[in-house]
Amino acid sequence: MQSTVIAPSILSANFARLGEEVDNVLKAGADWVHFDVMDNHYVPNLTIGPMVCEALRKHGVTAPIDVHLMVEPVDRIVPDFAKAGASLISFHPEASAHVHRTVQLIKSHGCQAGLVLNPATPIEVLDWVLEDLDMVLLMSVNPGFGGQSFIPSTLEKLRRVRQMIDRSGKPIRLEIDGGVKADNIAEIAAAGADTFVAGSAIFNASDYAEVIGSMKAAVSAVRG
Ligand SMILES: O=C(CO)[C@H](O)[C@H](O)COP(=O)(O)O
Ligand SMILES: [Co+2]
Repeated sequence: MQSTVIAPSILSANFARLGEEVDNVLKAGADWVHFDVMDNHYVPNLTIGPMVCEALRKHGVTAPIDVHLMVEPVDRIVPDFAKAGASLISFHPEASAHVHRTVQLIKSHGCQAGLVLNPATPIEVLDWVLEDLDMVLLMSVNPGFGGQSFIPSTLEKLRRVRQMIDRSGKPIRLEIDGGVKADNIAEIAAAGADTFVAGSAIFNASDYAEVIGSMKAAVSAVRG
């Protein structure tokens, strides 16, 4: 079983104090940094790129940086993120002409590779590529914005992808992203997630350690 990971999405951080915000969530118990890259083309929003990832590394961040690319086309930005210090790079199959090739491209640059499924993307997209992946990311909101509500049908999707991963026998993480809160994380963990992105629930809280602590407690009551 994969260890539990809490990955705050810096989309909801105060960008004017980004280094300090990242230090504070890591000190508060976060495991990874979730880094949302939006291009105003694949999704209707525009955020941050490799220079900001590199700046976080130069600032002293050593935790894994989990880059979620909402960018089309995806391939040409992969080497830049690897060079900037990304640990994992995940992308949406709709944004790649050749999904298997993009997975190999990410790995050839020394990063772990993840595939991201939107709420309406069928899980069959995993059929011929699952065993090449380090992580499957299920979106529980439509990508583009933080602060949206968790889409309940994602729970059944999590259960089905959990079965696919277990059947593969490979150490593939199952990440969930969108609308994750302290009061729904237990049912999300019970459905099979091991890696939890939370943006607004963490960065909008006054005490990061308290919310991350309650998320971890709720997950460990389910996963042990
Ligand atoms: O990828 C994303 C949006 O496209 C974000 O990671 C996600 O929305 C996190 O924010 P919140 O926890 O507030 O829903
Ligand atoms: Co994300």
